[in-house]
Formats: sequence, structure tokens, C-alpha cells
Amino acid sequence: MLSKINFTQTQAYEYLIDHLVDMADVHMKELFEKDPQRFNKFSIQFNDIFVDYSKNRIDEKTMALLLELAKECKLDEAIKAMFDGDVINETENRAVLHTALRNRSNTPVLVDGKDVMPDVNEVLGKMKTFSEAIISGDWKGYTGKAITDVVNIGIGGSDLGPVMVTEALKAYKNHLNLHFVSNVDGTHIVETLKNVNPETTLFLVASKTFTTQETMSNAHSARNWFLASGAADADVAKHFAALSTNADGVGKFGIDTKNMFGFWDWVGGRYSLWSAIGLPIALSVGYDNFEELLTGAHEMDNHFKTAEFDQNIPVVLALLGIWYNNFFESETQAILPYDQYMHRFAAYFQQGDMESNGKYVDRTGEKVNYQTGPVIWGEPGTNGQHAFYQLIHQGTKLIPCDFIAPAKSHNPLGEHHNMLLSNFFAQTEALMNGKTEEEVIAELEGKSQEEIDTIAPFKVFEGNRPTNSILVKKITPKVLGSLLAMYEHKIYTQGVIWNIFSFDQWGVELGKQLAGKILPELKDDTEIDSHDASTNGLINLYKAWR
Ligand SMILES: O=P(O)(O)OC[C@H]1O[C@](O)(CO)[C@@H](O)[C@@H]1O
Repeated sequence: MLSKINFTQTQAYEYLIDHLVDMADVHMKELFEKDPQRFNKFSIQFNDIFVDYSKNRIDEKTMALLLELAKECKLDEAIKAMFDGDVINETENRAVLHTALRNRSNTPVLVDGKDVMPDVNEVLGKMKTFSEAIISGDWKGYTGKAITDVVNIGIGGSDLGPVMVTEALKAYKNHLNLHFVSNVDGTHIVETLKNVNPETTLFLVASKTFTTQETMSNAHSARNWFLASGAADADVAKHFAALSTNADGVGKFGIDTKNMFGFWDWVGGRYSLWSAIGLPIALSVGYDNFEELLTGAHEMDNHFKTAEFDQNIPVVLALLGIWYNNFFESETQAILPYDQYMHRFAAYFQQGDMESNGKYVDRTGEKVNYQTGPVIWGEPGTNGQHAFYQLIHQGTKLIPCDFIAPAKSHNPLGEHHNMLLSNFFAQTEALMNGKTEEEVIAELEGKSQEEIDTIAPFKVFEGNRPTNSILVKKITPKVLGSLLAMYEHKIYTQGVIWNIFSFDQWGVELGKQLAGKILPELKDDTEIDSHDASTNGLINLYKAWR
């Protein structure tokens, strides 16, 4: 059981509140001027990942107090509890062991007294054999042709992770074409099926529960389309596989359980890309690269488990997030990868973070009296610069940003990468330093005083906007694995300090339940009056217009 400490009642919190008064008007520029060691002090390297957090509104006292806060909230016990397989997902009565899925050291991990590693390794072995047969062309479709296209049908954690990773690792891709269908909007499956041939397509039905409405509807439509092409029921086995924890559901759908890749209830949906849900990744970039991804994550797991908190990247990032979220009242957190391949990275962590820490009830069942998870958003640089950075630089909101960039590009084309990285460096520098009125006036030399007075206020940048710079050597499968685990553990750390359960997601249930009630009401054109006036009005208008 995790302890249930309200962090706003700790000693460290009280001190931080006082310290905030001292820090509120301090400009980071002054902190850099005062301390030539600041960059060395506030940066951590872990393998090929370098995290510079010196451009934050912190000093040594801030970090000491934040670290004290982590200690008072018993973060050490919480980390141990997760890796030990304790039932830390209390509202679902489950252990949380995505770390076991990438436990490359193979040390036993016990759930209810049973080591789960043999089962984990068995599924990995099956994924290896299967992915190699598909990639090599040994696996034949029902007319004897090799598979050319893979369609993953899943949503949320059964989609976002594989989409993000297959995109991020596109440089490692083989000849297979990967497609992802998630939305229950018929457009998604219809448009996808236009581009594939039933004789050479493999469908992966990815659903932990195998009950999710969107996924089951898309899977049935895909099977109907497949059978309509002239294939027989018996051919389904050559073209459909399931990634799931629900063997009964898979069997009922008509997929041979030989083609089922299992995982377990101690794997949360948004933490499942390391499990059988990662099969599309193994198919896209080969099993060995998938294993490298696991290795990278495992290395970060060990770092999180063993590094002192002041040298522990996920812990430090989590504490900085808490500093802004709970003391500076920032509402959001931007994730800005300067790598086009990582264009779905922020979208992936929207689920990872917001489904985990978007909770207003604490671990005692009481409503919290403080802010919990931030809104996560972001787009790759430099596209974001030409879209929303105006607000980050000169808006009224404080937006802490993570900038991520690789030193080596997979596509070293002329000066492109230098140009990209010059923007990466320039943005964090600009966000920190800003531009003073004097600097603006100096730039306007030669203009009339009236012109200067009119335009100068618009050209001033306050600066003092916090950023973390995460520079990695190259986006390899291993580095990506470490980065993903780094953010996962950051999320958990924050959940521990906010005293919330990060591994359930009750907040997605109500909408699902109501949709289930409304669906039968949409079958015919009878006027509806069973809801509030707005919902009735909209449903009835829909019926009139459809
Ligand atoms: O894999 P499943 O069971 O289809 O669930 C898909 C997604 O639905 C959710 O339960 C809610 O959106 C997510 O947590 C999960 O990733």
C-alpha cells in the first residue's frame, strides 16, 4: 500500500511556499550571472541522454526543498513498491509492472508469489518468431502471397504507443507498410482499406480488454471486408492476430488463440507498448530493434530505481513540474521534440500523463485542495515556432517546456540539421533571456523617438520562461526506450507526490456508459426526451438531418 501523505501538509511544502516569495521575481539571467557553475550543477547525463535543467526558475535551495518534499512524501518507498509488484493500483486491485516487460536482466518479478518473467519471455519469444516469419515472407496469406501491409486496430494505449514508436523509428523501418486504425468514425477504416489488398494484409486486433467499442467495431468491419474479398472463414487465421489479455473474447471473435499474443492485467493500457501491444513495432523495425527499445527502457528503470534523487532524471523532472504546477500555478506543460520522426511524441504523452494524473480525488478518497496533472501538449519544432510559440514567449501564461533534440540526424542533409538545432538552442536562450527595452531601443537606432515609443513595448520580451533541454546523441531504439521510461517515471513520481492513483482511469468510463445508452436511441427516428434539453435537442436535430 502506498502511503497517503498530503504534500501540502509537509514541512518542505511550507518552506517552499516561503521560498517562492524569494524566487517569484528573480530572473534566471541573474542566476546565470551569479553562478558560473550553474550549467554543471543543474544538468545530468545518463548514457546518451543529457538533461540540462539550468534554465529553470530555481536555485540550490529550491532543489534542496523539492528533494526534501520527495523524501517527505516517501517517494523511495513508492518506487520500491512499484518494482516489487505491490498492489499500487489500489482501485483496480492490481500491481503495476510494465517494468517487468523490459526487465532484460531477467531477475524474478513476483506477482502473488509467482515469477512473471517466464511468461513475459515466452510472449517475447512468440513475438520474435512471428515477426520474423512475417518480415521474411515465410508467413503466407490465403492465396500464398507474402504479407506486405499490417493494419493495427486499437485505440488509446493500444494505438498511441505503437504509432508513436513506429514513426519515431521510421529510419529503421523495413519493407512492411504499417497502418493504424483507431477512430470509430467509419472514415478511418474505410480510407485505410482502400490502400491494402486482402491477400497480403495482416490485421492486428489490439485491445487489452477486447471489449472496447471502437476497436471491436473496426475489427468486425475489417473481417467483413476480408471475407467479402472471397476469403473463407478458415483463412482468417492467416490474416488476423490478437494482442490482448482476454483469451475468451479473442476466441469468440473468431481469432485462433494460437495467433493471440497475451499480456496481463498488471500492464496498464498506456504503459503497454512494451508488451504484445508492441508487436507492430517489432514488425515495422524488426524484433532486434524492439528488444533494443526494451533495453533502453530497462536501463532507465535501473537509473530511476537506484540513482540518488538529486541525480535521478525522472525525479528531477517531476519535481520541476511540481514547482511550476503547484507553486507558480502554471496549467500546462509543452513537449517540443526537434525531430520530425517524433511528431507523435507529445500526443502519446497526452494519454500517458493526462490519463494517469488527471485526477481530483486523492488516495484517501478525498477531493484534493491543490492542482494535479497538467495539460500536456506540443508539436515538433520548428513547426511549433511558427504556430504557438508567440504565446510561450509573450503570452500571459507560464508554460514550462521540454525541448528534445538529437545531436545526430538520421537524414544529414546539407545544413538542415544545423539549422534545426540552431533553432533548438535559440529558443531556450530567447525564452530565458528575453529582450529588454534597452536592447529593443538600441535595435531601433535611427528611428524617430515617436516611432521608438510606439513600437518598443511590443518588441520587449520579459524572458524568464523555464525550459528543460534534453539533448540526445541520436534517436536510436535504445535512446527512445530510455526517453519513454524517463517520462513514465516522471509521471509516477508526480502522482506519488500529489497522493493520487496514477494507474487507474475511471474518468473515461462515464462518457462510455452514456454513449452505450444513447446508441440504441439513435436506431430509429423516434423523438427523444429522456435527456436534458440540450442533449435531446441535439439528438433530435441529428435524426432530422441524417
Ligand atoms: O486496450 P483496450 O482495452 O481496448 O483499451 C483502450 C484504451 O481505453 C482506455 O481504457 C480508456 O481510454 C485506455 O486506458 C486504454 O488504453
